[in-house]
Amino acid sequence: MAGTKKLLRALAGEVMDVPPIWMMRQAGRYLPEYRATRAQAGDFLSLCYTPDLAAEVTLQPIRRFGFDAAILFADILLLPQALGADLWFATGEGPRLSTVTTQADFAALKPANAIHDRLAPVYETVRILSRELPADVALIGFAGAPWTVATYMIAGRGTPDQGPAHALMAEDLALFDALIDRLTEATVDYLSRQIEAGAEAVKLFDSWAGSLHGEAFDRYAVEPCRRITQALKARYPGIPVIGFPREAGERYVGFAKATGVDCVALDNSVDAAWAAENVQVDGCVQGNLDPRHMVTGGQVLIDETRRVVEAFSRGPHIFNLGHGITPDADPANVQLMIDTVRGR
Ligand SMILES: Cc1c2[nH]c(c1CCC(=O)O)Cc1[nH]c(c(CCC(=O)O)c1C)Cc1[nH]c(c(CCC(=O)O)c1C)Cc1[nH]c(c(C)c1CCC(=O)O)C2
Repeated sequence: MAGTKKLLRALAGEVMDVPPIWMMRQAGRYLPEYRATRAQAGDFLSLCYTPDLAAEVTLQPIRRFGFDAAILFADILLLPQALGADLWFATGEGPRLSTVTTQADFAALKPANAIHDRLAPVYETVRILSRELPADVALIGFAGAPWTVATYMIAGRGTPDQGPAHALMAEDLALFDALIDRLTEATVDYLSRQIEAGAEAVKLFDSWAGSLHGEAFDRYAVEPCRRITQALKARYPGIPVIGFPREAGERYVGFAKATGVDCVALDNSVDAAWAAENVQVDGCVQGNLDPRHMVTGGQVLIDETRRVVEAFSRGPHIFNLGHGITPDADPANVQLMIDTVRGR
């Protein structure tokens, strides 16, 4: 059923001599062709909502590097916008949103099933990609995990420690839980439409899972991911799900079993040899080269790439960075990483 696409074979548990490879934020500002298309779109959100241009930037890194997978070009914050939050990107400062901190703010949000008009251009991007991608390249859809998306909705911006979200959890647990439930439900609907439009695997980005500890990790990182995975697999049997509880540390252990995801994406703070022994035992893992090597390059990049490939070589593995590539990266270093993984 996984066919011949390497990414889908790895997600189905196959061990390969050369792992499939793609890169988080592979369509991004480090590429001159991305910057040109973004300028054509005018701004980041217009790029996300213009299907032809969003498909174009998704395809750019495939053409340039021949990655084994493409990830839909969109953003995790489009979902809160579709639920009714205001969203804008302050140049050089990252995202800004209207906040959800009171019952009245929550009551103003739309129901989960009312998101699709706003998100229709995203589904159209997926349809274009599923027609235009080379036959051996898999298409990954994605969404933010409920906790991570909630941290942005509560604070109205990115925060170093997710303080406002932790504060709301402490002050009004019913409201916090209602927001997580709404996001969980909306994420199932959003990813379902991506799958129907042609996404062949989906990834849940829980970028701020690392600030959840103890029971809170179970309740807000594990449980929403488990619910979303279970609902998707009930609707689309066999759809592979990648979970990315970034900076989960020791909580990566058992995450796949507890949630039902097919693959756990590892950030670069965990040692690959440790993760092979403790996480890959349960199935496919993705990761986890430090993105800074895409800036610094050289023999260290080659050595570290080989170390990651070797550490995960005895189980199913998708080669990737431990987090997104940064705008100051050198595309030549990306090529060097790919050549090293593919043994050239
Ligand atoms: C937290 C988060 C966001 N967005 C995302 C996350 C989770 C992953 C992570 O931890 O990085 C996920 C995301 N964002 C983007 C994608 C597209 C697919 C990909 O190439 O990986 C994906 C999967 C495009 C983007 N999303 C954004 C850009 C840069 C926008 C630009 O072109 O100016 C891209 C290519 C903007 C964005 N979007 C977000 C932030 C905080 C920012 C600003 C930071 C920055 O500028 O890099 C929210």
